[in-house]
Amino acid sequence: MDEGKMDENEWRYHGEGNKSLVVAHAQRCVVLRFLKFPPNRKKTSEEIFQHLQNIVDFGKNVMKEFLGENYVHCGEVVQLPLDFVKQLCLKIQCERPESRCDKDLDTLSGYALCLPNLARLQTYQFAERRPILCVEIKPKCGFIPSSSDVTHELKHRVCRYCMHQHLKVATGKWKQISKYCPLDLYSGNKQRMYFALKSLLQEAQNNLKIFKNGELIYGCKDARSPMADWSELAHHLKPFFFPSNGLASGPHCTRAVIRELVRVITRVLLSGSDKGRAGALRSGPGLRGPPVCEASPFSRSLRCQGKNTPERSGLPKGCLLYKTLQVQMLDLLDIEGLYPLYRRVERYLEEFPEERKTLQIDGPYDEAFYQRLLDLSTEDDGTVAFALTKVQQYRVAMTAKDCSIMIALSPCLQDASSDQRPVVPSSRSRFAFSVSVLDLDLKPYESIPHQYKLDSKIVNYYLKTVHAKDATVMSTRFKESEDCTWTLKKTQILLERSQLSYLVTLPTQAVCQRRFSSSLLWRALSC
Ligand SMILES: O=P(O)(O)O[C@@H]1[C@@H](OP(=O)(O)O)[C@H](OP(=O)(O)O)[C@H](O)[C@H](OP(=O)(O)O)[C@H]1OP(=O)(O)O
Ligand SMILES: Nc1ncnc2c1ncn2[C@@H]1O[C@H](COP(=O)(O)OP(=O)(O)OP(=O)(O)O)[C@@H](O)[C@H]1O
Repeated sequence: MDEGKMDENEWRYHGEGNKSLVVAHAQRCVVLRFLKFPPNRKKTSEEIFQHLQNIVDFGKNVMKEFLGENYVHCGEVVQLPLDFVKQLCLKIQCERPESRCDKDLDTLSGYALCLPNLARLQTYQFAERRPILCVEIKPKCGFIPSSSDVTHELKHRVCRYCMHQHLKVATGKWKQISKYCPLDLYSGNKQRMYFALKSLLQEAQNNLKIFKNGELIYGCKDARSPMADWSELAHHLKPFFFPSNGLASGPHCTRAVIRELVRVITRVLLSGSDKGRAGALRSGPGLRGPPVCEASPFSRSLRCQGKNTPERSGLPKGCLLYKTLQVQMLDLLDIEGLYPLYRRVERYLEEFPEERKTLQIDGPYDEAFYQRLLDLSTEDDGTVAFALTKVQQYRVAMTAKDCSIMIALSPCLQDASSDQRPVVPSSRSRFAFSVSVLDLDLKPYESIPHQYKLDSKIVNYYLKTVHAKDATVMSTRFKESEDCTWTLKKTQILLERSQLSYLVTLPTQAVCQRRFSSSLLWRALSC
């Protein structure tokens, strides 16, 4: 990229999150990622450069090691003409979702990250001529904590995502509770994964986006976004999945296309042999939480059918979901166990502020930083060193809990070889694909107190509303069962007295069946 000759008209708005904004080049497969800040937050150019350089170093020295070379794209820091950045900022302003405008793009430093456009495969140089479909998933935390520091027993049964949904809907962030549960996606069980992906398609929130030839065609920006339209999505996807046949339109076609998409994405998510050192992080079996979240509608429906809970994760070890989960599990103590250790580091820093650099709180994120993350011991010897290791592991785990996975699919021509890219078949076509991770910015040390407060807010809200409601339902059922016992006894007495009263009390069978098996009832009725 020639930073000297930048023209804002060659770039268009691509997307943004809470901390950065991305613009894509119209022809070349590159994006520029700018940092965003609240309007009154002034950072020096040097600080911004260092922040971006830290992102690159963390990607190179830590995330590439854990997740594997092919999945992580670190990019490079570039310095751009300030005039270009200002014009670009003006040009894209109208395309930004209102809910993201509480922060401004940094136009003062001139620094940004230049990265491959992951929505258009990895051909860094020029846009592919073949059409490209890209699915971005933000899977969030895929395990339930088993740490003994957890104070609410509920946290051992319901995952954070499912609990957080209720708070998000209550605060108006999203309109309705999603049926998606990260534990289903990370299960490695195809049925559960299909369910998770379909749930994401029904209620995308900020967990799913679909791009066609680099343009966003599916996904919602905020609670005000219109309802997801599957038939419109199917219309976009049909040429990819049913290229040469005249599959009729209508609900049948929509379902067929969505099914194909879900199947292909599942296969891609389960594929992969890329080397990475996440295996070094595998925690002992005693440290793993339950395989299902009680709030997931999938596991609930299994329970209702009287089926056992599904088996533990069958994710293949080479796949990106597996590696991401291993990194997430660096959070061994849960925020409740971590917070006192954070306080220990804080007290030390209050006494010796100059030590912040030696402790590598703000970098450099180098090989030494990476090596210390591999110490998975949980025996607290009371030292600052132990506390620091756990704090840094927690930050890395939180980063993996908030990253996104990009899957790019490009149809293969009939007989053509896939120029060495892996290929995934669908029922009527084949796709060359690539999988990458994005948003691997290390979470700041300063966010730990916020995490601590948020965790308790999420759990308390869930306990107060959903759990309390469930408890009411349970106690109503208990009362019903007591009533039922009483009614059953009454039925027996009546039956003993007269054949006629049998007819009178027969409707109570419906009530009784909730709690008593029909054979028990039959015995009662026939005695
Ligand atoms: O805390 P969470 O789980 O709500 O995650 C935040 C995300 O919300 P989500 O739940 O995905 O809708 C949040 O996403 P949105 O801005 O809501 O799209 C950010 O990713 C935030 O990270 P950061 O503070 O920008 O580094 C995320 O904060 P971190 O907790 O990862 O720091
Ligand atoms: N290299 C890339 N190629 C293509 N699209 C990208 C790339 N990097 C980011 N994006 C797009 O830009 C969006 C915002 O980027 P990103 O997730 O990094 O922002 P963020 O502010 O750091 O996120 P968060 O809200 O999680 O903190 C992504 O959701 C994705 O759609």
